[in-house]
Amino acid sequence: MEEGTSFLFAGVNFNRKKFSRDFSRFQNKNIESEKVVEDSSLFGITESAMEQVAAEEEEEVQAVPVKKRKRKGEVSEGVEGISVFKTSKMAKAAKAEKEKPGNELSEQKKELNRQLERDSLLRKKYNIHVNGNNVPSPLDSFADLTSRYGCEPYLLQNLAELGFKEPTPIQRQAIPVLLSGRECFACAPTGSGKTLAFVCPLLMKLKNTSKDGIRAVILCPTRELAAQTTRECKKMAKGNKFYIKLMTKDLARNADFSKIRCDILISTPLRLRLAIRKKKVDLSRVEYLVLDESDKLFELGLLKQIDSVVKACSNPSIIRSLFSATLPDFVEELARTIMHDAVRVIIGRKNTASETIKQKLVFAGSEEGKLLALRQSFKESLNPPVLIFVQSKERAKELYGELLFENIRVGAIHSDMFQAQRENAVDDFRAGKTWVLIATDVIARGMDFKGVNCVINYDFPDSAAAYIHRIGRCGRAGRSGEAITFYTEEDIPYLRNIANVMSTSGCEVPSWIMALRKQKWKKHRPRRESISTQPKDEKE
Ligand SMILES: Nc1ncnc2c1ncn2[C@@H]1O[C@H](COP(=O)(O)OP(=O)(O)OP(=O)(O)O)[C@@H](O)[C@H]1O
Repeated sequence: MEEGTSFLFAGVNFNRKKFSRDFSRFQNKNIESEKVVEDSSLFGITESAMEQVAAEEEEEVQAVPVKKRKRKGEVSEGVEGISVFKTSKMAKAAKAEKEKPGNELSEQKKELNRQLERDSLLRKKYNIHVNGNNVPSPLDSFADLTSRYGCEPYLLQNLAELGFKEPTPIQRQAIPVLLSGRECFACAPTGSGKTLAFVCPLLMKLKNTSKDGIRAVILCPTRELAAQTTRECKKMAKGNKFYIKLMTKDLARNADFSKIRCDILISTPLRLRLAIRKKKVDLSRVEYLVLDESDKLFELGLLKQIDSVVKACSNPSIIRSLFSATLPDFVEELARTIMHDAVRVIIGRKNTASETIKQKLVFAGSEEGKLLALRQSFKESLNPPVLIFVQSKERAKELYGELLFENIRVGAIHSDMFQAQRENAVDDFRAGKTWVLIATDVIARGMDFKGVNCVINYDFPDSAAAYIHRIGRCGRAGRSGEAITFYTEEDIPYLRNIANVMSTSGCEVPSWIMALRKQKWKKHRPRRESISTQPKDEKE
């Protein structure tokens, strides 16, 4: 590939000779997109075009029902009745059968049929939907990791120690996909165990530590999430000497990775790009690249950084995977340009909220009304831990100031704080030292606060995806949770988008809201009056 062009949009980084058959299948389709890359400036398409696509995708996130898409060259192995028997596995079996002499109606074929039926039933039971060729069977239990993939005892022991008795639906399907050496797009609700779904196959495939340098990279959109993923990864690797490193600011700026043992590197895109630019990190041997919260990573602000990481991971047999609770089509389409023969795994419906969360919309009238409603609800029933989301760091500071003297143990986290302060805020909340944490969207994604009972959207979220991730901080791992969203007059045009998410996940929504016109929104962050109970004239 030519210097300077974007990896993400080029779609040419696979070995055309080796995969000539596959390539010819996609060739016609790719002519257009490759042309765009050659003609283009940034990443093959203009930023305004990207914004347009992103806006359209926002629309799609909340569309109900979710469109069923069938991609060219893909065979659905979903669970729609007998269609499962029309898969390519079956076609192959039928062909093999024809070629067999006489009456040897192969046990092999019968067994394959039985296996397909078992797969189909298991997928139906766990609401697993797949697209792709020859999708590996889902896991029946964690014991399958040993019987089918020779999993080492340390890993099963760690699962048991963590109290994980059964794989979650996403783990049932995504783990075998990655263990079979296939690339993967995975979309499953918040709190449904996606982290283990990519960490477990990484550890199994890498087997042991090696001196070959970095062999796996996990990218997360925020530092907090990267730190949390590193901790989870280390917990799972306990008992096997892997070198698992979190890319800190100091490492990104000063470390020479050729002198550091590191098997798995976990980083934000920004920090990894910094290290790549300094030429202190060699990613050419990376075998696994995971993009967690992938739709966030593919947003405009991070795209350039992702692009340079993808480019630096130049191993031609690299396995890439994308995980998120929200996976708009434009992300899949971008990602498809760099992925080969990927399997798509969707749990339940794409882009929906967890069904264990009770969701409520509350009209607060005005900014002052919000503060009164919040105080009232705390007075009536404060059920900590509670997370409150606001739309900006300024508003986080203001609300913190308002609640500080109310006999409530309150903390705040936003991007104006030093890293150590941010970590303390999260740790205090986790440890129960603070009951209420006021946050911006900096912790809306991926953060696993196990016991959060209630999420309050003090400020209306700026997109349906943001709503899904914010409220997904409660109701995790099968627990129940409550989400309350305040709205004012200026949010009403955007209510319908949230209402759709609510109704898809089984919550009741007033009919007048469902009758509102669907709004194509870009980021909805209106200017709001400052948060204060001081009368206006006193402020002046
Ligand atoms: N098999 C399992 N059985 C029980 N609990 C599990 C299992 N796998 C993961 N968990 C727990 O479920 C919780 C949520 O997992 P995780 O953080 O991976 O969710 P997620 O799907 O990545 O969520 P998000 O979309 O918000 O990032 C964690 O506390 C994790 O320890």
